[in-house]
Amino acid sequence: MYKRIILLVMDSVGIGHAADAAKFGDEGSNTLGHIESTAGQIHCPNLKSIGLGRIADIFDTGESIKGAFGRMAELSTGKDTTSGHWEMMGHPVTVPFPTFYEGFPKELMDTFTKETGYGYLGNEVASGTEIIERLGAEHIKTGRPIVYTSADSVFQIAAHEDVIPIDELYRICQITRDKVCIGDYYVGRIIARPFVGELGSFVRTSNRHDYSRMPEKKMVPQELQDANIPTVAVGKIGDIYAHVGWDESYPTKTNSHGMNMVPYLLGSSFERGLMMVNLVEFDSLYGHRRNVEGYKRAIEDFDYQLGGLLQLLNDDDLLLITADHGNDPTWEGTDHTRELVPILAYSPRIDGPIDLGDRKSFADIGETILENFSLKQWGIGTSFLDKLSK
Ligand SMILES: O=P(O)(O)O[C@H]1O[C@H](CO)[C@@H](O)[C@H]1O
Ligand SMILES: [Mn+2]
Ligand SMILES: [Mn+2]
Repeated sequence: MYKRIILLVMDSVGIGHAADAAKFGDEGSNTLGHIESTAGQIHCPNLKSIGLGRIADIFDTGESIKGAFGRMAELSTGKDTTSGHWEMMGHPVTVPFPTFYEGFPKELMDTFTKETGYGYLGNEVASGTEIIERLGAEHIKTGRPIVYTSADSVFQIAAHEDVIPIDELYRICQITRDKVCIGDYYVGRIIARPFVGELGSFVRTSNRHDYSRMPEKKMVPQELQDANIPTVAVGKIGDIYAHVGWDESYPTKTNSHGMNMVPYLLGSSFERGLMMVNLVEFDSLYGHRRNVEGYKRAIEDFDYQLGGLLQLLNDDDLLLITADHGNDPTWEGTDHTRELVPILAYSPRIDGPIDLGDRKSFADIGETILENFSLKQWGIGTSFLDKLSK
């Protein structure tokens, strides 16, 4: 049994198309593999020391590996962030959240205006950075927020911080969550997308805020809370689980901020339990923006900080690293890709290399956490705890 489990989610770092990828138009996608084949060898010695080179299509130095590694497939029907994260914690999402490929119906948008008092611009499927440039001038002139969606089940509301102040944008989003997107329109997330700057060079800010659906089922963090086992969320984790199940939540501004938060918490208040960290920049800054070079650098930067973290872990710590879906920056469009994700495990106690094999569900992580803390397993996935101590 480990006293502390630290679960890092590298948002969107997939390792090759899943068996059901064709259904999503994603056959052949491969986030890590295509970053390396396009932008050159990814320098990530620490990830490789845990076994990343054995499971991803990247150059495998063949050096000795001290860790456990495997691939995980997703049971959930969607390839969105919520589905991926909820499945990890024992709640695969098999009834898809509603998506709106032609924008939202007029009826819904009328409700939006009635409840919030605001008109709107856009109401289409779009890339966030593109739509704010295209509709930004009109937005500034009219004061109307820009509404858009994507292949994900999201209702996104973009506004310049000087046109609609952040607190007001948050209020609009909260009303949309509570009174507009309900019933058949109960989307996965309402997302506040504030931006600043001048026309032609708008920049989105880290004041982004996500308003998730309420989970229908109990998830692993709540089970831990019921057993008085501490749970700590870092980055977007609190938002992704609608703040259900977490004793404490530490939002972050960047990947690097998240990776600094981990050692800080390990050295202070976090003595026992589960810490889950989401590192969103891989996805938001590089995957969706189809920025291959930037994605590569972000992995290398992460790996550098990971090196420091590995040094700090002791025999009572288990570090798990995974992803919630793919987002191949060389793929067509700007959406996520249906991929397998890595599962890497490290503890000074693990005498690797250990092959965790091909796993059927992200829920294997939740089951492993339950078993570690001597709680009854749910049988949604399969724990790999026994493999870690061979
Ligand atoms: O293009 P941007 O605004 O980054 O939006 C992306 O971010 C959303 C939430 O992660 C995704 O659904 C996708 O639409
Ligand atoms: Mn994600
Ligand atoms: Mn995304």
